[in-house]
Amino acid sequence: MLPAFAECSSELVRRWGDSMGQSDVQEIDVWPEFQNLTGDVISRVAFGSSFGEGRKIFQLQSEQAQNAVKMANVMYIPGYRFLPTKLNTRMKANAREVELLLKGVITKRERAMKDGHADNDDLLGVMMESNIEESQEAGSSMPTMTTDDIVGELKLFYFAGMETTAVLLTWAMVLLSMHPEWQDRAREEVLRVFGKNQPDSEGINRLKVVTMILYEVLRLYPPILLLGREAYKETELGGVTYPAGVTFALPIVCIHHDPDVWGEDVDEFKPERFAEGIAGASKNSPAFFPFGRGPRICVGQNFALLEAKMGLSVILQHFMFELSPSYTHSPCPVSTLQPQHGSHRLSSRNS
Ligand code: HEM
Repeated sequence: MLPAFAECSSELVRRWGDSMGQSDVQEIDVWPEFQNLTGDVISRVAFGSSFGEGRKIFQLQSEQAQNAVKMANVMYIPGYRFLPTKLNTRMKANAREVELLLKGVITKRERAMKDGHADNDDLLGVMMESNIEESQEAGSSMPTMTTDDIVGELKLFYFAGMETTAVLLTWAMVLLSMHPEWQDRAREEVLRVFGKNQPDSEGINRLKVVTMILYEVLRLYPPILLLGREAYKETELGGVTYPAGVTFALPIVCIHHDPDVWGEDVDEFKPERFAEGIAGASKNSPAFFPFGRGPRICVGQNFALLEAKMGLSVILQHFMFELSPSYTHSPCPVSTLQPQHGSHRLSSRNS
């Protein structure tokens, strides 16, 4: 995983450096940049050597997510999604192409596994190998997961893992631009731990200031704003009995901004809250749950934090940044909490 994070992050800063040319300062909208970064990372981790096909799938999935948002914004008319509108037709064609591409990658991998020359050091390989092992253990000739199940899992990883981590990095850059004293502290730490060398896992685990900053970013701008839970049996909660089937909304963003839990300075960016870790940050530790909670907690949380720490460290090593005059602060709940008008940064080299 770490080599994929390192390679994609280095590629990003190289591109930013190249596009700066001889100028001292350059304006970049980091929001699409981070979407590309996290999409590339997932493509590499999920598909390893089939990275090229993975990237194409990611582009289609990304367009599909944007189309789903457009669809959600259309006034609800029963049966509308079955009409041959331009959007519906495009979405259906995209879904078909994603399925075909994914099935193509899976078939190719199956063939390579049979021939004994598959490189299974990626998510697809791990899933396919454990699938074969499980069905062998169960003494079945049928695989536990069908090809459609594997396609579904791979699609879920794109949706769940790409945009969430991209918004985390985007809001981190916004807040570090608004609070240059924390940008300096983070850079100081990164340079102390890694110098200008490529970050390694041992060093990443020692980053305390960067971790505090990322937690505070996740508190103030949780990528997922709301979770739903359905009672599968009659449930008593706070003295009220709810019948089975009731859906509870867990508003992460409201609990992360509750002054009773965090104090009167709840809306201020204060990474020092997390100096003693998550448990000591609020009066009530379950109050911080950007990755959800319980048996369905995000399976990618360590992946996301490692990726964000790597990305941020490499950027801090190479650039200083501030908000561009063209930046408008407008967090907007789409599928995740996104910057409505992009996130324009002025970057200069950290020589
Ligand atoms: C900052 C980044 C991320 C945030 C804030 C985030 C947040 C969440 C949240 C809130 C949930 C629902 C948990 C619940 O219902 O209790 C979730 C589920 C999930 N996440 Fe993440 N996530 C992030 C990154 C990732 C990444 C990088 C991956 C994959 C590589 C990933 C894969 C998943 C999957 C597969 C689920 C569904 C788990 C299940 O239903 O059992 N997430 N995530």
